[in-house]
Amino acid sequence: MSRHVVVQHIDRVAADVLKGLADEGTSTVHEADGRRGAFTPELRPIQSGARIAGSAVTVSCHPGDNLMIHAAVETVRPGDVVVVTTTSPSTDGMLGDLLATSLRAHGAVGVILDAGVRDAAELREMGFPVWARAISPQGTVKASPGSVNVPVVLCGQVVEPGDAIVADDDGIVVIPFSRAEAVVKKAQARTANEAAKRERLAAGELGVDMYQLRPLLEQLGVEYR
Ligand SMILES: O=C([O-])CC(=O)C(=O)O
Ligand SMILES: [Mg+2]
Repeated sequence: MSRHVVVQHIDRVAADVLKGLADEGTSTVHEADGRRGAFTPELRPIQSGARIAGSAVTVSCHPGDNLMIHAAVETVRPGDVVVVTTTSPSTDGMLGDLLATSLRAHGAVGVILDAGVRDAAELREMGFPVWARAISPQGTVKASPGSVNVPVVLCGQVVEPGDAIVADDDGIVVIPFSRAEAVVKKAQARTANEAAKRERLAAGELGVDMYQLRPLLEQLGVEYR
């Protein structure tokens, strides 16, 4: 068996579940999944205000080589998020507006790139959201093999093909395929609960009272003077 594979068919999270996750956003979804799934924050959005969720199409590339992103395009289905890693650290500009145009033509809603991105202005103008480690004009080649739709590890998380990826201004969260539906329900309940808290805080109620933290402060030996 080859070390390098393109897996053409993956199971995907249902569209209504993905929409629910996108509506809730990364921080709420992460809390709702027991504070799991958050990527370490080295990957930043190149735009402001984008909030997406999609099933992961994963791509493992040789550093400085975007061949496998091209190979991944035909596996993309509408609503997918393309998650790209390199087999050793790289900040080269592996993706720009041309590849984004190609991915979008096949339905990708955004890219998570543990490497560099370029054509940042054009990508923002296109409204195609990207989260990346760096913005860099450094070009890449198309020469080395890699894999599409294999498990990848990036920013402290394992991403299996078809897992739900949520990304927004706060960062990126992965929810395993098997938990996505349950997590969206928990996230929605959390948001409903936050609405009531927000109202009380807006009215001036103190967190130390609302969360009944005064006994804890006392127990911890915090003195009021
Ligand atoms: O073509 C490349 O290698 C990356 C790029 O700039 C683009 O996708 O527009
Ligand atoms: Mg370009």
